This record gives sequence, structure tokens and C-alpha cells, in this order.
Amino acid sequence: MKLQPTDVQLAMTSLTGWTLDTHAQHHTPCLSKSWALPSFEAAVTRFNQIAQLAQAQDHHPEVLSSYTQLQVRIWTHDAAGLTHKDFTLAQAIDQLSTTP
Ligand SMILES: C[C@H](O)[C@H](O)[C@H]1CNC2=NC(N)=NC(=O)C2=N1
Repeated sequence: MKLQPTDVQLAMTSLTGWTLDTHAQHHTPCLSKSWALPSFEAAVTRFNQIAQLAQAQDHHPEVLSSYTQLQVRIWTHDAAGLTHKDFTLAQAIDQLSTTP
């Protein structure tokens, strides 16, 4: 179920380092987070960790990879907006960042 703007604002406080964006191509609100990893290998490892979470949750982010840079954008296609599923995935991704 699509979250109302006030619920989105509240849920944003549960995340670390994410911004609320409007996706330029898909014209939908999305959660966005970027990383600069120390190496290409570290970026690929992070990509794979995110992919595993996405498969486990059956919720799939857009992941843009460029050398050591990663950007993840999450939204719910069916709802053309943000739902609890987006925040659940973003929170799980935040847990990765604190785990070496
Ligand atoms: C059937 C399946 O649950 C849907 O296609 C899922 C898969 N992963 C998804 N991922 C994201 N980010 N948004 C969706 O709406 C979505 N839909």
C-alpha cells in the first residue's frame, strides 16, 4: 500500500544516509543512497550483498555501478511510489553498511 507523504517523512527517520528523490526516468518518488567503496572488488561485494537481500525480500532495487561507486534507488513499481517494502529493504541495506 502506497504510503502517504507524512508516513514517508516519518519512515525516513529510520534510515541512515538515504535521500528522498524523484526518479527522473520513472517519475516516481524513490529512496536513494550512494557509496564510494575503497575498491572495485568491495563495490562488487556490496552489490552482491544487496542482490541477496533483494532476492530474499522479493523486492528489487535499481543498482547503478561505476567502478568503486554504487547508487541504489528503491521504489514500488506497482504502487508507483513508496511502500513499507521499500523501507524494509533500505533498513536491511543499512545493516550491511555497519557490518565489515
Ligand atoms: C511479483 C513480484 O512480487 C513483483 O514483480 C515485485 C518484484 N520486485 C519488485 N521490486 C520493486 N522495487 N518494486 C516492485 O514493485 C517489485 N515487484
